[in-house]
Amino acid sequence: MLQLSGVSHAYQSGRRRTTVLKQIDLSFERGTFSTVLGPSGSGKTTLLSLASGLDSPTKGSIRFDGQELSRLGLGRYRNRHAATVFQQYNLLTYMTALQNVTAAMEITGSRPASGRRKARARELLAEVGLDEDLVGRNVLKLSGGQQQRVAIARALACDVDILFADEPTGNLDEETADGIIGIFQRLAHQQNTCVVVVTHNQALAARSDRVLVLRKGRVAVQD
Ligand SMILES: Nc1ncnc2c1ncn2[C@@H]1O[C@H](COP(=O)(O)OP(=O)(O)OP(=O)(O)O)[C@@H](O)[C@H]1O
Repeated sequence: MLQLSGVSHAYQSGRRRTTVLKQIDLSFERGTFSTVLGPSGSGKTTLLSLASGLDSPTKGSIRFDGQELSRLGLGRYRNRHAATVFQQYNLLTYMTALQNVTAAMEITGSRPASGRRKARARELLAEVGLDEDLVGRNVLKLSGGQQQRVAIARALACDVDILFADEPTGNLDEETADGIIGIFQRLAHQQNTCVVVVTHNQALAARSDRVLVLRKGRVAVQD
């Protein structure tokens, strides 16, 4: 479904140009849960930002169902097909947890219909382990781990073909993290979503269908 061919990416800072991804060939299919591991600085977040349509590669092509992302339109790809859980959550800080989730449904036009959206958002927030009495609280007044759960619920609400997540369990206790990994597995195996997670967490990687290891901008291991 998502195909990266000969993808390289370089960042320019002043006169210095650093190539952080080198000739990556990878594909991601529906119904699979992949994890991307690798040392700090190996290019994991960069890979995620290209695959999720936040940035375009300096070289190579990325295709979704055969269509080049740049032709499909990055905004359209992000709205209709791909949702991302960011390392810094990127929540709308003037909104409550519940409003963050319903706003995502409105923006992407996801099911359910508008009358059921609040109820569905509450279900999703409960599923990721956010206490009922916190759903109406402004997200800035939630802890890091609670904000992380809202970010995951928001991505789940978008009802997309591909879910990307960058260190989604980094701020969660073991039990909540375990629940989130279960959600990713169910999304992939029961709802046929493609799930791609960047992590340093070996336990999470061990429960995925495929582990990719990046080293110095190249895919060193594919399992
Ligand atoms: N906007 C940017 N401008 C310049 N260099 C960047 C930029 N973003 C990332 N880099 C550099 O690109 C390299 C890869 O960064 P990236 O964030 O993709 O690594 P990572 O594997 O996700 O690291 P970590 O595990 O620490 O999050 C690093 O050397 C980083 O300093």
